[in-house]
Amino acid sequence: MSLTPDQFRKGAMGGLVPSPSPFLTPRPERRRADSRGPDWFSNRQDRDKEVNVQVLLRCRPLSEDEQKMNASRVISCNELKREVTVSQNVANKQVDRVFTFDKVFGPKAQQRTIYDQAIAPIVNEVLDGFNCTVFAYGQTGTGKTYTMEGGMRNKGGDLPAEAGVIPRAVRQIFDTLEAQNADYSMKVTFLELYNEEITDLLAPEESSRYAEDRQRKPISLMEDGKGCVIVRGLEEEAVYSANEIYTLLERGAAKRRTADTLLNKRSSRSHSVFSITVHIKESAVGDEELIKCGKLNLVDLAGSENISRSGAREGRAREAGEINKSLLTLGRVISALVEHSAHIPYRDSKLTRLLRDSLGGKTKTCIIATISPSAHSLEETLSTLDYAYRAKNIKNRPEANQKMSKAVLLKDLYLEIERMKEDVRAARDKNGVYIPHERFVQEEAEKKARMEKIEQLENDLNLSEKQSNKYHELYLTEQEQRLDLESVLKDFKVNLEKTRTELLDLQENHRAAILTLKEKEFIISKLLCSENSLIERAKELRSDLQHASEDINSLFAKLDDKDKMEAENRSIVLTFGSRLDQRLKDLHKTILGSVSQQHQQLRCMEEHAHSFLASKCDATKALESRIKNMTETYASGVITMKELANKIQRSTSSDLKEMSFAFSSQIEAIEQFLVTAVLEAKKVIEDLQSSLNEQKELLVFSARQQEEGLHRNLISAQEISNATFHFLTDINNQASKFMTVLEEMEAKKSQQLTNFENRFKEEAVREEKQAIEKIAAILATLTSNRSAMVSEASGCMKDMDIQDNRTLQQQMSMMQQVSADVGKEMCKYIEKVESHFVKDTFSAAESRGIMEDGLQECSKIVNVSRQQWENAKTYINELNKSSLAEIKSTVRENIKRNHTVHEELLSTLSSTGAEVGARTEICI
Ligand SMILES: Nc1ncnc2c1ncn2[C@@H]1O[C@H](COP(=O)(O)OP(=O)(O)OP(=O)(O)O)[C@@H](O)[C@H]1O
Repeated sequence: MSLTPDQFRKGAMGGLVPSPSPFLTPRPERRRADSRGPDWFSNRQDRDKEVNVQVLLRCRPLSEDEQKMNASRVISCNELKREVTVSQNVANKQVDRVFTFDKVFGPKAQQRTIYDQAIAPIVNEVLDGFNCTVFAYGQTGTGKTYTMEGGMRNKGGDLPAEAGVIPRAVRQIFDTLEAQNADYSMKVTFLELYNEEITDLLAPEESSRYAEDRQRKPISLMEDGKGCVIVRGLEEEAVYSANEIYTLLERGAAKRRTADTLLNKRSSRSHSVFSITVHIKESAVGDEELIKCGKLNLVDLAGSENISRSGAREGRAREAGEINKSLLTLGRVISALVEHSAHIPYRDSKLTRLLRDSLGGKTKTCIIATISPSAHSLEETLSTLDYAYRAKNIKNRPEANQKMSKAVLLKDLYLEIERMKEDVRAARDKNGVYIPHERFVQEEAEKKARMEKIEQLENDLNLSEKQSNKYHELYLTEQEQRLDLESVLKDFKVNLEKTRTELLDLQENHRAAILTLKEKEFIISKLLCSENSLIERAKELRSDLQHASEDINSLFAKLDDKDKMEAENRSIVLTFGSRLDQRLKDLHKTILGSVSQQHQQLRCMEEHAHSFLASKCDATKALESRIKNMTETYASGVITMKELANKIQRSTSSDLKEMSFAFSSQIEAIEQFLVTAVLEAKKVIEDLQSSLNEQKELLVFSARQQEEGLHRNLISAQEISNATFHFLTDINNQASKFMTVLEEMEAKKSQQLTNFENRFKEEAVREEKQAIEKIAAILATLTSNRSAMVSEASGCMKDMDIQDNRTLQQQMSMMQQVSADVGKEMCKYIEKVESHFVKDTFSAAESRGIMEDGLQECSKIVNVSRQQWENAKTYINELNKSSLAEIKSTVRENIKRNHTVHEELLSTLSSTGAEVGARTEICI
């Protein structure tokens, strides 16, 4: 007998659990008792086989929006290597994370390729009597619905290129069964899980009665006590062709709750489970005909999403929260399965209850993880990849459903048909809810028994409730303990992780230590060489030190040069002093010369004045002698005249008396004039003498002053030369001190160097010995000691250098100070000399001015005296002229008078008259 689709009717129960019969859902225990087929042994064998959940990864192309936003790609897929690489930018560094999956499909992968490569084998397993689940997991908008559903069908009934897993699986099942010409039946269920509520997507909507029924009897999940979950109240739609399934799918898909989010214009807000159950009659083995049953669950999960990024608000946010909650539970279930936890939290959400058999159960499971290549979704992509990567480690133990014998199946069916027929008959006869008497009695008895059972059950229930309360409390305490234990476990895990990392560190350290040991061994081998090289280095250092000492010598040489320079400077100072002395001497000489010159000049002047005075005296004497001669002549003339007068006295006594009176008055006037002239001349000479004396005194005074100035200059020059001498001796002392310091330094340095060398050698020998005993430890100490020693020695040397530098600087600054002091003293001395010189020059100029004034005074006096002499001369001349004129007039008058007298006395006075005339002419 073959089973045709006509023999199926809609069932009242469905779910993801194996539901082997479309006619009567047989209780598993009943089946086990009655229908254990020949595959049982093989199933036992299957049970022991553990199969990992297969995980595929699909990366969709960049969406239009992402392309518009110029989103960069961070995902690259290597389908051959089955690798997905995520390129991240961490701290400006590109970090690549690589994930490996069972299969990887890049953005260019076609729906058909994915199906053929990954899903078709699973569908074949279903047709072999296995329960299989394919579910799509991923961030919202990454192509879960596209992968699972895609396009359903073309107008002609063909599958379009974008047809997803569900339509292709349906087509494959039908095509395979038809190709095998198999007897089969097929039924489908389509449910939606939204906010933890299950909705039947295939339930007809038009009937209000059904709607009410649905309201009255909400679809619930039930455990069958064997770990399987039954979805109670779910419509099982028998299908006979692929197109029928497509129609149902379209109807169901249209009912699914979708919404427009920022990430997907038609985002599925619920999880959907589409199940196909196939019963296939197997070719008879002996007399018995067997039916095998396979079930394919196709799950399209709602998108895991970042609520803020998807733009979910209020209701949508709650919705997203619920979605994420159920996905979180799914994640926890996966983690628990991977970690082989004792407790798997299936019961925490309806999604995990529904998928219970697919995760860690007897179902063959395939997860399709979908991701976006865009950098904007990087965080969610990484989470999906982690999630999927973990899911790879879930192990299922797929078991083929037990085949039912046709006889058992038929018996069940007949009984069911009979029951139904009776129902129909009773309904037709009594026009109400009537049932046959036997059945009524039977049912009453059953009812009574049931009531009793119910009572008993109620009692049991009460007891159980009490017990359950107890157990609940216990459970709660257990939970608490579990939580505590979990936290402890977490701590342990953390500790374990720490210990692991420490272990890793230790291993790393161990490895490093081995490496270092090797390195150290190598170093030891090298150490000898390095010691030699160190000795070489020491030698080099020594040579360096020698160089340094040479440098110091050159420094000394420089110091010698400096000394020489100082000596030169000293000699220069000395020559300068001597020159200064010379100059001062020259100055002194010049001043002395000028003084002597002045003296000479004065002497000349004196001589001139003397000679002038002498000549004047001579002239005066000559004048006096002339006057005397004249006087004598006059006296002789007077005598002659007296004689004449005596002779002519008688005749000219009155005239003669007048003449003698005039002459005597003239003589008196001349005498008086001469007396005054002599007095004046004497006065002038006295004045000249006094002025000359004054000049002399002045010259003596100025000479004395100049002498004093020069003496002072001499003393200060001596002081300066003394100071310079002291300064140079100071410098000499400083230099000798400095030389002794340098010698000491050199001695110290050489001492230190030898000490260091000795210590170094000793240390090297000692360490070499120790190094052989304790290589690793000593190496460390050796290195530190050496570095410390070297740093100490270098520090010492540096300190010494610093000290030396400081002393040098001090010496230099002292020398600079001394030279600055000397320079100041020199400046002072030069200022002093300059001031003295200026003073001397001023005093010399002053004395010269005084002398010039004196000389001018002298010349004035001489001029005055010359004037006086001129005056005297003119006065004498005038006097002479007047006296001559008077005398002439007197003479003429006398001649006139005497003419008469002459005539009278002509004869008498002819001889005397000639004489008087001659003498008068001589006098004139
Ligand atoms: N591989 C692909 N090739 C071409 N288009 C794709 C692909 N994957 C997804 N898409 C497109 O991306 C959009 C979103 O895809 P889909 O609705 O399947 O995402 P989803 O993961 O189901 O999202 P949600 O979780 O919000 O329901 C759709 O327009 C779909 O056509």
